[in-house]
Amino acid sequence: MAETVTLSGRTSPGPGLLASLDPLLREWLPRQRWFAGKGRPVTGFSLVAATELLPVDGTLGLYHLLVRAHQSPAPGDCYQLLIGVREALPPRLAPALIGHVEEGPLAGRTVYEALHDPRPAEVLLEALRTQAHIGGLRFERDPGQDIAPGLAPRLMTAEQSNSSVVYGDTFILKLLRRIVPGTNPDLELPLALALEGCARVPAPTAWLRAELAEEPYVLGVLQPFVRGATDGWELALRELRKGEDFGAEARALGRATAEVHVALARALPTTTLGRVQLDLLVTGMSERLDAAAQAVPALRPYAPGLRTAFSALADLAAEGHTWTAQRIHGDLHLGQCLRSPSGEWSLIDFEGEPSRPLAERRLPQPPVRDIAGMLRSFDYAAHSADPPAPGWAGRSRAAYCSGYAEVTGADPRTDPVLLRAYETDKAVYEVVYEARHRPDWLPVPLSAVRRLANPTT
Ligand SMILES: Nc1ncnc2c1ncn2[C@@H]1O[C@H](COP(=O)(O)OP(=O)(O)O)[C@@H](O)[C@H]1O
Ligand SMILES: O=P(O)(O)O[C@H]1O[C@H](CO)[C@@H](O[C@H]2O[C@H](CO)[C@@H](O)[C@H](O)[C@H]2O)[C@H](O)[C@H]1O
Repeated sequence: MAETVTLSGRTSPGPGLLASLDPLLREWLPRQRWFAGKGRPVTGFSLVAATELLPVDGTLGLYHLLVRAHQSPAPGDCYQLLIGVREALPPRLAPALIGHVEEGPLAGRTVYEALHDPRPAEVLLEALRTQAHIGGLRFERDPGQDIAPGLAPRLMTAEQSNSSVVYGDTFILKLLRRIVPGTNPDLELPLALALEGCARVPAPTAWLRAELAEEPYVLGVLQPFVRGATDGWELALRELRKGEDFGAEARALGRATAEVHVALARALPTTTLGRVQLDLLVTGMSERLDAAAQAVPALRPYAPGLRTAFSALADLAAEGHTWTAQRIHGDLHLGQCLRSPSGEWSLIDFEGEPSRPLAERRLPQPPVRDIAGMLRSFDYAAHSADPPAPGWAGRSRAAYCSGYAEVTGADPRTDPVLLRAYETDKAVYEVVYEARHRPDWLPVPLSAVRRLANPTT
C-alpha cells in the first residue's frame, strides 16, 4: 500500500512497481552495509515516494524511491534508493545488480543500484547545479557557490553508513540512506558553521530535500571534496605501524575540535544542565547499558562496574554541579577527521550516532561527549595495532586534551567524572555497534569496558 506517491509527472511508475521489486529488495536490501535493521526479518515494503528521474521506457531508466522496509518494531525504517532500470546490465555494472524483474511494469528488465553508474550520478549533480524541482524532490544550492557542469562521478567504496559519490575530485555528495523526517544535523551544523566562518568544516554547496506529507526530509548533502586527504584513522594506523608517535597530530586535532565547538557555541543556543537534565542523562546512559548487556552477553560481567561511572555523575548532580551544553558533533572519531596534504584538519559527518532518534541527536550536550569519542578512537587505533600499543593511546589522548585546552582554556581532563561517564557510554555503544556490524572487532571496545569498569586498576 502506498503512503504518499510523488511522481515526476513524466510517467507513472504504475501501481505494481513496488510489488514487482519486492522479492528482489527483500534479498538485496539486508545485505547493504547501510541497512540499519540487520538481524530482523523484512516482512514487506511500502512506497513512501517514487520519482522517475529518467524515463524507464528508454535504454536507461532511473527511479528515486523512498521505501519503508517493514520490520519489527513497526513501522520499520524508510530508505532512500536510486534504482537503475536497463534491458541488460553491462559487465562493468555487475556488482550493482539488484536482480531481474519477473512481473509488473518492469517485467523482463534488470534493476540495479544506480549510483554505480556514471549517468544516474551525473543526473543528480546536474539537478543540484540547476536547482531542479522534480516531483517532491527539491535540489537546492548555496547561491554563493557554483558547480561546474560535467564533473565525472565515482562512487566511494569505503565502509559507510550512507553512500557517497565524488565528482571530479571537486565535490562529494552524500546520499543519506536511512531517512527520518526533520532537520538533519549533517546539513544544519555545517551550514551554521559556514555562516560563523569556521573553516574546519567543509561548507555545504548544495543539498537535496523532500517535502512529504508536510514533513521536511534531508536526503543528501554536496560539499567540497578535500583533495588528497587522509582520514585520522588511516593516519593513526600508519604512524602506529611505523612506531611513530601521534602527539603533534593529536594536539592539532584537539585544537580543531575546540575551534568547531567554540563556533557551534557561538552559532546555536547553549543551555545549562542542572539536576533534572543530568538525572535524565544518567538514566539514558544506564538504560543504554541495560539494553546493551541484554543484546551482548559478553558485556554482562562488567555492567556493575560500568554503572559506577554513571552513579558518580548522578552524585555530582545531587551535590549541585552543573554543566554547559551546546550543539556538538555527536559521533566524533578519527574516521571523521580529514587531514589535507598541507596538514589542516577538517571535521565531517555531523549526522550524530545514526541509531539515536533525530530529536535526541539535535539536543545541546556537553562538549566532553565529543572529546570522549575521540579518546575512544585513539584507544581503538592502539588496540587494532599488532601488538597493541596502550602507551601510544595514552600519549595521543593526553596531547589531544592539551590541544583542546590551548583553544578553549579548559582541559577536559579536569572534568574526570563527566569524561568517564561519556567514555563509558561510548564504549557501550561501540560494543553494540561491533556486535551488530563487525563481530571480529568486539574485543576492541570490550578491552575499554574492562578498564572503565575498574578505573583504579
Ligand atoms: N569533504 C570531504 N572531502 C574528502 N573526503 C570526504 C569528505 N567528506 C567525506 N569524505 C570521505 O567519505 C567518507 C564517508 O563520509 P561520511 O560523511 O563519514 O559518511 P557516512 O555518514 O556514510 O559514514 C569519509 O570517511 C571520507 O573518507
Ligand atoms: O562513521 P560512522 O558514522 O558510520 O560511525 C559508525 O561506524 C564507525 C566505524 O566505521 C564506528 O567507529 C568505531 O570504529 C572506529 C574505527 O573503525 C573508531 O575510530 C571509533 O572510535 C569507533 O567508535 C562508530 O562508532 C559508528 O557510529
